[in-house]
Amino acid sequence: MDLNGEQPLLDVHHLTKIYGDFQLQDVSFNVPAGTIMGFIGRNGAGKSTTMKAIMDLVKPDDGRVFVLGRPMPEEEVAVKEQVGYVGDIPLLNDNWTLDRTLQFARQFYPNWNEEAVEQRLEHFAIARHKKLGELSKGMKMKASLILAMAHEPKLLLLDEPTSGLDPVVRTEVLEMLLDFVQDESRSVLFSSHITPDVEKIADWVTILDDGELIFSEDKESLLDRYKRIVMAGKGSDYTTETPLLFNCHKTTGGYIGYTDRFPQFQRVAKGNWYAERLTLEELFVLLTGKNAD
Ligand SMILES: Nc1ncnc2c1ncn2[C@@H]1O[C@H](COP(=O)(O)OP(=O)(O)OP(=O)(O)O)[C@@H](O)[C@H]1O
Repeated sequence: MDLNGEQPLLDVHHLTKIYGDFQLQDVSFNVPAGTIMGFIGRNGAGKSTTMKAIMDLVKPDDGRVFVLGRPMPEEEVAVKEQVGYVGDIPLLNDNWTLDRTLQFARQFYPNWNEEAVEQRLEHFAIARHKKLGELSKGMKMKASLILAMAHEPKLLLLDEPTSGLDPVVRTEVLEMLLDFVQDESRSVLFSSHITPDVEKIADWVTILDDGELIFSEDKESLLDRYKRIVMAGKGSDYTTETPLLFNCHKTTGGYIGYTDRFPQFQRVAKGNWYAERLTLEELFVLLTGKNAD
């Protein structure tokens, strides 16, 4: 990834973790400042393991993680002041009120912004006196995000923040993330198997499949590069062997194929054809042969 000399907020180098048959294999990617990175993969692809390894909640077998250039876990205290994490396993106590949870958390963070907490709670009409166990799933996720943002972190690491939420709450959560990166010194890495959510708000996309990194790339350049090519006419110049195309198949009127080098294809293509933009979901299925969920 070309960062124009700027330091990434998160730098994951050759991360490896082995659990029996599962291997997170040599995963490397960066999250630049001011971006939302969508982290896609099917259930069991290794997204949570990657995030936990970043937070040092699981010990990697190999690899290094740097947050704002600081190595983990050596500089864990300084790093965790800059990171807000919402994991897949709830770390909060359902018997505590939100108020007690906030009071408890604030003592660990010198940068705690009580005014921002108040504003966000008011905006989402979340009552401090409620026990966390009494909040709906959507309210609880919003409360978790408010908690994760309260110490003004530079980086949010969110494991499936929109999973299981209704469309209105999902949109509210996505808007919270967009709002967070209005300050371009901040970034978000969020995992999801809901590819439309990633397509909606992410600037960068990292795809993991069975523990292996497929790519980590700017979303728009990715969707400009990969296209579905529809070639019409019986006298088409194309065959299933046409260079620059893959997964070609015959249709009643010609051929359909895919290219990962659309600009080059455009330069050499002849005959009667047109290109279609893929959705992120279609691209994911094309590259992994599977649905995200
Ligand atoms: N503590 C553990 N002990 C043994 N195996 C584990 C452990 N944690 C995860 N795994 C295995 O590692 C693999 C990757 O799991 P992980 O939770 O990282 O995937 P994921 O992409 O986050 O999936 P999901 O979308 O279901 O959360 C799975 O095969 C899982 O069973």
